Parts: sequence; structure tokens; C-alpha cells
Amino acid sequence: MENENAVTVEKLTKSFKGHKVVDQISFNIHRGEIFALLGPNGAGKTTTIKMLTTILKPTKGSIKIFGYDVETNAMKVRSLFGLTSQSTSLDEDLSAYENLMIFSRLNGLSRSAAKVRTNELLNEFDLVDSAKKTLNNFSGGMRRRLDLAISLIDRPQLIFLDEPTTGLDPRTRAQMWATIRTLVNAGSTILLTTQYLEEADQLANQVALIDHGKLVALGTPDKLKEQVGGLKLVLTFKKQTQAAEAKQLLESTVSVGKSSTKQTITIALENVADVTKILNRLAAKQLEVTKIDVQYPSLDDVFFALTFGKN
Ligand SMILES: Nc1ncnc2c1ncn2[C@@H]1O[C@H](COP(=O)(O)OP(=O)(O)OP(=O)(O)O)[C@@H](O)[C@H]1O
Repeated sequence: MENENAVTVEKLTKSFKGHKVVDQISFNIHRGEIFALLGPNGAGKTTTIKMLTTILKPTKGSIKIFGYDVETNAMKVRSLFGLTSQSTSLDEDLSAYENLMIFSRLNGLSRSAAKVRTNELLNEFDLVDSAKKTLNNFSGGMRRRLDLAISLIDRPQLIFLDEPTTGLDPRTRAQMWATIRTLVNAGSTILLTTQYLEEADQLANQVALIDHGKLVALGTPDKLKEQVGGLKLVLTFKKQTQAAEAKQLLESTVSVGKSSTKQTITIALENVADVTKILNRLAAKQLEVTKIDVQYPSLDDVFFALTFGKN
């Protein structure tokens, strides 16, 4: 069942007092991928996660986790995922070791099995040296790693991370990204919510951009960037005359726009694969390109193009 989806969401809707905060959202998460739910404050990310994790009941629509319907198989579904949210209820006066032991026991592990798993997780999440510290002495990064460790006690294949790096400094954020990548390399599927475009760009195989409860874009980060357009190929030639000749040659098939210097031409690309065709055509006419630059729009461009005007 290699191609089976980890998560299938169809026309998911949640209304509070008649007001739709999640509005007919549909998406699939493939096994083994990182899926980012991206959106501005109040877009409906947390509400969506709450429905996926059986905390909230959808008003309409369906959710399947590894093929199990969340409404009719809630118990089974709960055994298949781990959830890390910012509100994980840990005891601040206890140590990381003690918290991990308590949650391991709550997960049904025997005392000896709980000890083994606690030590494994302290190791995996680089918390051995701080295992005896109480949580009120933990840094933000240590706390997030512990939250994540706790949600992984029973080795879930699917992990929900609600804003895993909000408020972390850049270095700690990068460490968290490395941890997330390690989990995926070991076979996990991850859905994370984030307000950081860079995070979605760095980590995600697929991004769902939501705004005012609606899915406004879905695809790989590169596809989304192509969708808002603006993918450009900038070619520099040895001589100005060559640039002019190249412009003439290409104009019939692609759109050649203004360039900052007379030695360069700027081409609006439909997709990256066109670069080879363009270079081959130029080479056939002995038009020597000295520099090639493909300029992608950033995920920021996507975000602003698709959400900004409406907020
Ligand atoms: N229990 C509730 N009752 C009424 N309205 C709610 C409830 N929970 C959430 N909302 C509203 O639903 C909308 C979406 O909230 P949600 O927390 O899902 O957004 P979010 O995308 O996670 O935002 P943030 O990034 O700020 O956490 C908001 O307008 C919020 O006020």
C-alpha cells in the first residue's frame, strides 16, 4: 500500500455559531511527506488540526487517517498519531525525566518499559544533560524538544506539530528543522502549521495556504511560486549586439521583458524546463551566454499575492 495517503481531508468545514472558520477544505497528505498548513493569524490552522486530531467535531466534511474515518473510528485514529501543540500540559515543577516517565506510564508502558523509552527519547532529543532540570528552568528550544519527545512515546507514524518553532531564535529553529527532517527520514509523516514562510519553504513537500478558513493554494513550494508567476530567466551575453539578436530570436515564442543592462535579457518562464530549450536555440545561433540566472519568486510573494489584498 505504498501510495496510500496518511491523511485524506474532504470538504472539511467548521462553523462556530453559524460563522465558518474552516470552509470546505480538501487535501491529501502522502505517507512520508512533510505537509505545511500555512496562513496568517486566525486563518483556521489550529481549528483544522483540532478536527484532524479528534479534539473538535467537524460541522461538515470527512477526514481519514491511514484510511480510518475520524468520526467512526476515533479510538483507532487516536492510536495512530502524535500531537505536539503549544498547550501540552506538562508539570513545570517536575524534571524532563519525570514528565517523560509520567506520560510513558499514561501511554500504558510498564515501569521498566517507561524507563527504557524515557532514556531513549532523552538521548534522541539531546536532553540527557538537562534530564534532571525542572521545566521552569528550560529554554524555549529545550521545551519544544521535550513536547515533541512526549508526543513520540508510542512511536506514531503520523505527527501533528502546531507551530513547532514559533518564538524560537533562528539557531534553535534550525535545530528543530533538523529534528523534523530526521523524523521524516525515519519514515514519519508530518503535518505542521506555521506562520513562517521560510519554514514551509525549507521543510515542506506540500504547502496548503489557508486564509479566512478557505484553501487558497495547494502544491509544492515551487509550484506555488510558479503559480503566482514571476519566475524569470536572466541571461547575460558577451556583447550588447548578441543580447539584441537573442531578444529578436526568442520573442516569437517567449515573453522577453525589460532588462537592467543592454547586455542582458529577461525572459518570463512558464517552467524551469524551458531553460534548456532556450539555451539550445541560442547555442544554435552561436549566441554566447556568459551568465545564467533563474530568479524564483519567494513564498512571500505567493503569500502576499494570495492573502494580502484580502486581509
Ligand atoms: N471555540 C471557538 N469559538 C468561536 N470561534 C473560534 C473558536 N476557536 C477558534 N475560533 C475562531 O476561528 C478562527 C480561526 O482560529 P484558529 O485558531 O484556527 O486560527 P489559526 O490559523 O490557528 O491562527 P493563529 O495563527 O493565530 O493560531 C479565529 O477567528 C478564531 O477566533
